[in-house]
Amino acid sequence: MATDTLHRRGLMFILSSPSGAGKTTIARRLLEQDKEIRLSVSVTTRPMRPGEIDGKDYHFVSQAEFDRMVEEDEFYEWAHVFDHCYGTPKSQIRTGLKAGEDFLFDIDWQGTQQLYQKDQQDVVRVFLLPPSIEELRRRLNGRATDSEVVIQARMDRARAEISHWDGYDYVVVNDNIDLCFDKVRQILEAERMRRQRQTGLIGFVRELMK
Ligand SMILES: Nc1ncnc2c1ncn2[C@@H]1O[C@H](COP(=O)(O)OP(=O)(O)OP(=O)(O)O)[C@@H](O)[C@H]1O
Ligand SMILES: Nc1nc2c(ncn2[C@@H]2O[C@H](COP(=O)(O)O)[C@@H](O)[C@H]2O)c(=O)[nH]1
Repeated sequence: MATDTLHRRGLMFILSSPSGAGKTTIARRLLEQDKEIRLSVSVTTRPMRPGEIDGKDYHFVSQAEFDRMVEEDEFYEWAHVFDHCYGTPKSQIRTGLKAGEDFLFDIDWQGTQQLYQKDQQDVVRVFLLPPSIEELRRRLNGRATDSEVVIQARMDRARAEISHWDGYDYVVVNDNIDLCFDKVRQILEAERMRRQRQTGLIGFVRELMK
């Protein structure tokens, strides 16, 4: 029996979607209700939105600082998204994953691919779809955090983002927020029940088989 199955391995639980489909909303609710999962706080060069907190929602940095971090290989993955740079810093998750902690990633498909290539066994990829393109625009407008130019750029990119839907393990339509949240939570719970995620399972099974 492989020795690594004796230790619980942390999950890398990824939520992706076209911009505005609702992944941040679902992620926040999950983090509130599930104390066993932590957010991987990304680094970004985009300006802070009203209500966002530096260090909690993102680490907001200058382009020069982001470039330095790339140069010094401080990212698990990073990508250009909507004219800005976004990246997952290695520092916070490296130790946590080793210790068996679960991490939530709100990242795009480019980041998802990079994480999956590095660690297929521990990555769970969930993609959220909006119920319609019209509703996606309504949500971006309703959020009222971005200019019309920024919203249009995100809408222009939505179809391209959606085209990556088949690169995910699970796809959930975010129509009703409560139903969508329940489904995402069920996926997380089911993935936690996998053999290699359960601390002490092997010992327990051995006892049963004595
Ligand atoms: N099921 C839903 N029904 C109605 N409104 C929703 C639903 N889910 C999210 N919203 C609203 O849609 C807006 C966009 O949601 P959110 O910011 O979570 O999207 P996002 O996918 O994280 O976008 P981005 O990629 O730009 O960060 C928010 O105002 C949010 O309250
Ligand atoms: N590849 C990565 N993508 C990321 C990361 N952090 C966020 N994102 C994605 O960027 C867009 C835009 O986000 P917004 O907060 O400006 O609306 C969205 O799809 C995020 O999921 C990251 O570290 N790496």
